[in-house]
Amino acid sequence: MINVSIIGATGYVGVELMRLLHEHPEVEIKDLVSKSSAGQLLIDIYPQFRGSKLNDQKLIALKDFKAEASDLIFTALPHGVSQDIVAELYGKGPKIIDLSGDFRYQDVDIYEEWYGFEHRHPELVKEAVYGLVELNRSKIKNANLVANPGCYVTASLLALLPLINFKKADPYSIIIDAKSGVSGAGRSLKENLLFTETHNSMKAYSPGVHRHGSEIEYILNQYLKGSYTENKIYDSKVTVDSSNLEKEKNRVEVLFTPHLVPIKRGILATIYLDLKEASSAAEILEIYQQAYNQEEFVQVLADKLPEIKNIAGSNFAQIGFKYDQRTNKIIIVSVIDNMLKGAAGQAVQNMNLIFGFAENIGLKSTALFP
Ligand SMILES: NC(=O)C1=CN([C@@H]2O[C@H](COP(=O)(O)OP(=O)(O)OC[C@H]3O[C@@H](n4cnc5c(N)ncnc54)[C@H](OP(=O)(O)O)[C@@H]3O)[C@@H](O)[C@H]2O)C=CC1
Ligand SMILES: CC(=O)N[C@@H](CCC(=O)OP(=O)(O)O)C(=O)O
Repeated sequence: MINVSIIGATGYVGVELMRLLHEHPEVEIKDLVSKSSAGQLLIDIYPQFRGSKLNDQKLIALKDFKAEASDLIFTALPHGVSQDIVAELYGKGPKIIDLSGDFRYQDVDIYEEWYGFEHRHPELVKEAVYGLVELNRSKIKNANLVANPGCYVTASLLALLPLINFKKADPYSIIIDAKSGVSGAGRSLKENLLFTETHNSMKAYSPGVHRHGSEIEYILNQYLKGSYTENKIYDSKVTVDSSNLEKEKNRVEVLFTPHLVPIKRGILATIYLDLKEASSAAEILEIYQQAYNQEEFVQVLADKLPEIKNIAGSNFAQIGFKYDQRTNKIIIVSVIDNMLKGAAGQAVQNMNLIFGFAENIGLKSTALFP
């Protein structure tokens, strides 16, 4: 058994972590740290935990939190806020899995450019291991600080990584059109997230300038530069044709536009990728199957396109595609639950890896359907 604490406990990711962890057979929930609700009973804020192991659990303030008593801390805080709290806790003993964007870039300059403020703990950035399990499993196992990936980023990278090494793919052609449920924006009060503003409507936002576009591009380029070579799952028999790539430039560019859709949870990313020469659906399917046939949480659909209703409430990602012979493009569709594979589920998968538990413990639920 390990002792696990959550900081930022009453946010959407915090409550999803509690839901997964209070049933996890290897976990004892130690402290739930909250800025807004310290001193209150958890069940007064989230009555769904009535009658559970957390029935009598009180939320506590950060000043009363003894980090040393935990083996692992999840920080589920807004970016910018998280980095200072992680810096305060790092080195006190527990491993840390940070759900924010603060430690996802090894290059502080890129973080500062996209997040618009200074990183106050650049020394810690070097300690952080990017927490996309399917990409970085061996490094995560020994990490003291894991940077859990962004939700749109997880859906996009799982779809793109197997194809990015495909010598027929044009890495400058990637267009990602992604849709997210409203829980992706968190629980804080914002006028544009009110029911009346979001229900029965859809909108695009931040086209080309959303920070997750930069995270997708950054990780794909890091991958092509060899940062993740210890993990072979994406190195299929095809290899990148580096002769066509400009050395000084990023090898991959993506155009990313997110959309807000009137559902509570789930992300669907539709991704367009040009090919430089003709391929076939069978060749592309083989690449995906090679990448994911050992992966429990990534399911490749051979002859269907995935839908959010089939993964919402679960830690599964589903990927389908169509090879369009006429235009020589691949259209890939990738779905995840933003709160699970996109956040809390992935974080628990990381925890399982670090502590040597089976990767799927606490994560076996199928989708909530209907
Ligand atoms: N929602 C999603 O689908 C995903 C979210 N993430 C990331 O995970 C982190 C948590 O997200 P989410 O739970 O959705 O966000 P919420 O806004 O729902 O929760 C964040 C929580 O952080 C705590 N907090 C502590 N200090 C502050 C502060 N100064 N300002 C605001 N909140 C503070 C609050 O909880 P308390 O008062 O209890 O301390 C708050 O509820 C974020 O970095 C987010 O970007 C990543 C992937 C997906
Ligand atoms: C629908 C919605 O608003 N989604 C959020 C997702 C951001 C998020 O969760 O941010 P990190 O994963 O980088 O921490 C947004 O677009 O800002």
